[in-house]
Amino acid sequence: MKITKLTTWRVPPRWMFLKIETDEGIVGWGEPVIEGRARTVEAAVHELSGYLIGQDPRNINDLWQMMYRAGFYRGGPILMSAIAGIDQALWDIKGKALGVPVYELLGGLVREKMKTYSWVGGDRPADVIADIRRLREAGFDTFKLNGTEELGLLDSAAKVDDAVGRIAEIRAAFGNEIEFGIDFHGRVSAPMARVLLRALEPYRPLFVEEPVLPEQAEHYPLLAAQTAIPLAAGERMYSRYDFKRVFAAGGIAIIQPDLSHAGGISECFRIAAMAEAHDVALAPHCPLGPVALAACLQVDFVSHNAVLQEQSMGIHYNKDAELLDYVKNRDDFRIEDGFIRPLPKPGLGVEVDEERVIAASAAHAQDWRNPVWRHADGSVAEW
Ligand SMILES: O=C(O)C(=O)C[C@@H](O)[C@H](O)CO
Ligand SMILES: [Mg+2]
Repeated sequence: MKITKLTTWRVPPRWMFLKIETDEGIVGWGEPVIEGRARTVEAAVHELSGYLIGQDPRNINDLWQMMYRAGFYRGGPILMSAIAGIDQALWDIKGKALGVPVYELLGGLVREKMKTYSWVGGDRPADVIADIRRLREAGFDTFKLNGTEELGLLDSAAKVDDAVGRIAEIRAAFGNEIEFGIDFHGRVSAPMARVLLRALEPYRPLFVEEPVLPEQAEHYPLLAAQTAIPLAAGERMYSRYDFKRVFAAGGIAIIQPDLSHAGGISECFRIAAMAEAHDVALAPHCPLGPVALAACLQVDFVSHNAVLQEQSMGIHYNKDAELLDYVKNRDDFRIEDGFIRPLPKPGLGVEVDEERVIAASAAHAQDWRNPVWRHADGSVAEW
């Protein structure tokens, strides 16, 4: 079997789909994208296609190493997202060629169902109580919200009280009937993370995510030493080589690699195993589309330390398109009481509605960009 063509489509809300075709008619789908830099990743995918055309798509390990090591400069969000989407499509092809889901190729299921969680609130987490009530009626009991709005390197007691007050309201309204993660989203400096973690302790969040920016990772063990709140990170780490330093330093209890940013199924499967060796839980990051989610689930169902799966149904980014809008086998993605079952179809288990993808891409008005926030003094704030 030989790879004959790679085609990419940028589509609303902010995703990109990759289709890899072969000379035997089997096609694979991937979702290579960095939110806000879709065109850059698209260029990287087509640059890498030179290593792929004419090659056997079933030789995933060798193609992965070729894509990673053939370039003198490697790693980082753009290249690893391009490799991720290509890797997803290669696994999709291999599974379809053998007539089995990818999780069978990775050794089979370790669980019958996977716990998922839903976002509440938005970029500016205002009234999350109503969101939680609505999603609880849909069967969810685990949620995630942003912890703060803009926050200065050193900020006020009022800002801290605002952030903590929102969490206190959630606990007051729902007690311990729900769990929730708080995403600091890299908005919080190391000094303010110490202040916030201490103030949030009494409300026992399930985790605090990206407690500081990934470039401040040396603070993870220091922050973990002062709090019982499990710390989570990973969406802005892109390979085993990024994660190995975090495992060695300690402090992170939950890793959140993104299957569309960290080298795909091949790399995230290896990262998950590294995490298990350090008694670290796996909770793949996935605010993206259905192919990315399908890739996450293939790793979740073969990883003993997988505990939670993010999915983007109803997320505040999904304007103009929702999680399953480009999917034909929507029933396979049904979430019951917050749990999702293994995707039954061969490959990644997602049947992409190609016509809908092409139409949406053609009508695609503008590229998604995250907002640029500024502090009151006019300086750039972390979004
Ligand atoms: O889902 C999360 O945990 C996020 O922090 C959302 C963020 O990753 C955006 O997708 C960036 O555009
Ligand atoms: Mg996050």
